[in-house]
Amino acid sequence: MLSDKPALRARLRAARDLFAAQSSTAIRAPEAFVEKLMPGMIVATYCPVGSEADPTQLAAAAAERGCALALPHVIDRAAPIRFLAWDMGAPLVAGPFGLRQPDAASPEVAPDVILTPLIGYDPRLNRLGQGAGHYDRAFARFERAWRVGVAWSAQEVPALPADIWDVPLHAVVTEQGMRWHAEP
Ligand SMILES: Nc1nc2c(c(=O)[nH]1)N(C=O)[C@@H](CNc1ccc(C(=O)N[C@@H](CCC(=O)O)C(=O)O)cc1)CN2
Ligand SMILES: Nc1ncnc2c1ncn2[C@@H]1O[C@H](COP(=O)(O)OP(=O)(O)OP(=O)(O)O)[C@@H](O)[C@H]1O
Repeated sequence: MLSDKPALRARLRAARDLFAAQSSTAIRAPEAFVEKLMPGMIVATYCPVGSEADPTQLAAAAAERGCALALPHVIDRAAPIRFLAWDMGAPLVAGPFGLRQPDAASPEVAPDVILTPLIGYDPRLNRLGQGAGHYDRAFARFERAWRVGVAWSAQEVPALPADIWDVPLHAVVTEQGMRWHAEP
């Protein structure tokens, strides 16, 4: 059933594992993505876990454009994530859920662009995440940020059930390029 988020997560995690194991295509930074970046912007990226799509080339393109980078810092399912300043290659420490993240004492920043991991997305750019509401809460807090999902094309489904708190993405970048809707 499409409205069953836990079942959808299980199916899409399996599809993502399979796709990532079979594909050797990297996610490159599309020109339309790079054109939106201005020097001085803060771009939140993430450290991929398991078969998640790797946003490294997008973050590298942002750094090359003069943007500052940040990474999410998570404590547990209940606490909101914070975005902490991070320079590419700077050391990371082990966090919950197998994540690597900046030291908790790194300065907190307000991102202008949020590169977002996801489990599934649909053509309307609804997003299915881990189910902790970490990114939905961050999107509500940083409502002017450009919300860019990063995914494998195998993570697309025809339609996702949207709960009232679900905040759609502005764009999704896959190994096939970028699709995007309204600008922030
Ligand atoms: N790479 C990455 N970083 C991220 C996220 C993410 O999805 N991916 N997050 C997104 O919100 C936040 C961390 N929140 C999380 C919340 C729940 C689980 C979780 O329940 N993980 C499952 C395993 C999932 C799997 O097998 O793929 C678990 O530990 O049981 C993970 C991260 C911030 N950083
Ligand atoms: N703006 C918000 N403020 C407080 N709680 C929120 C907010 N947005 C979502 N939540 C809570 O987060 C929980 C998870 O929501 P959901 O299952 O839609 O997560 P998701 O979108 O799949 O994943 P995520 O955002 O963690 O990547 C829900 O219980 C919801 O109540």
